[in-house]
Amino acid sequence: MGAIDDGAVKGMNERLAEKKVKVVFVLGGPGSGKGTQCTKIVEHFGFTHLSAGDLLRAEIKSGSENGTMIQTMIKDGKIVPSEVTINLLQKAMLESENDKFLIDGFPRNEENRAAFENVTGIVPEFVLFFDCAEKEMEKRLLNRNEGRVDDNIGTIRKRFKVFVESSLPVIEYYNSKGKVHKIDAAKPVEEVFETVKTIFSSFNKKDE
Ligand SMILES: Nc1ncnc2c1ncn2[C@@H]1O[C@H](COP(=O)(O)OP(=O)(O)O)[C@@H](O)[C@H]1O
Ligand SMILES: Nc1ccn([C@@H]2O[C@H](COP(=O)(O)OP(=O)(O)O)[C@@H](O)[C@H]2O)c(=O)n1
Ligand SMILES: [Mg+2]
Repeated sequence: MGAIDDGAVKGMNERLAEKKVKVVFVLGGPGSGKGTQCTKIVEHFGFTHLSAGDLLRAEIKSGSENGTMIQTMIKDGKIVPSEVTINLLQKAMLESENDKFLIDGFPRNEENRAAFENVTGIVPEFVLFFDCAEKEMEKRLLNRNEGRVDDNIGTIRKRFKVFVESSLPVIEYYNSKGKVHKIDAAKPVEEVFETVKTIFSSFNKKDE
């Protein structure tokens, strides 16, 4: 990044710091139901949903100079360099009127986690971990029908491997800080949401 870009990023950090945003990270394996539950949390608790994967897919569609690189990495189940994803998340948080965000599918590795904290200074209020067996997640992904380039059995296996090797350690890190709410995500959508509701209700109470 050149000097001018660095200046622009610093400006963005300062503005974001002034905004004093509250962030909840929503994590779990591919197909564990992160997006589904986020939609319901938005309806009930007034958060804005930011899916890292959705932001990256929108960036491909926009014809950005990073588009081809992002597309190749998603097809291969790999994690896109943190600066790209963090930039998209920062922009989305600044553009929003809201100050409460669900960040879904991020951080997915140690680099994501450390870079986000270093660049934005934001520490999550807590972390939701949707825990689900691979067999169930595989079944859901193969039936998702959103036309995604990565919902095929070959890429799904790669994503599971990346999840275990790179993303679970991030969840362990937050667990050691007492920040993780682990949720059994193998149950039907409404049952999972009952548990999610309990967590957000007590968070909102604490916040008043
Ligand atoms: N609790 C659940 N039980 C059964 N199917 C689910 C459940 N939660 C989500 N799904 C379905 O599984 C697929 C993956 O869910 P999604 O929310 O996109 O997961 P993620 O964002 O974690 O990959 C979707 O087709 C969704 O409708
Ligand atoms: N923090 C992130 C999130 C997603 N991604 C990429 O985007 C893909 C899809 O992410 P996603 O969150 O939409 O996928 P699901 O877990 O919802 O199935 C990942 O497999 C990665 O290739 C990334 O590189 N970095
Ligand atoms: Mg998703």
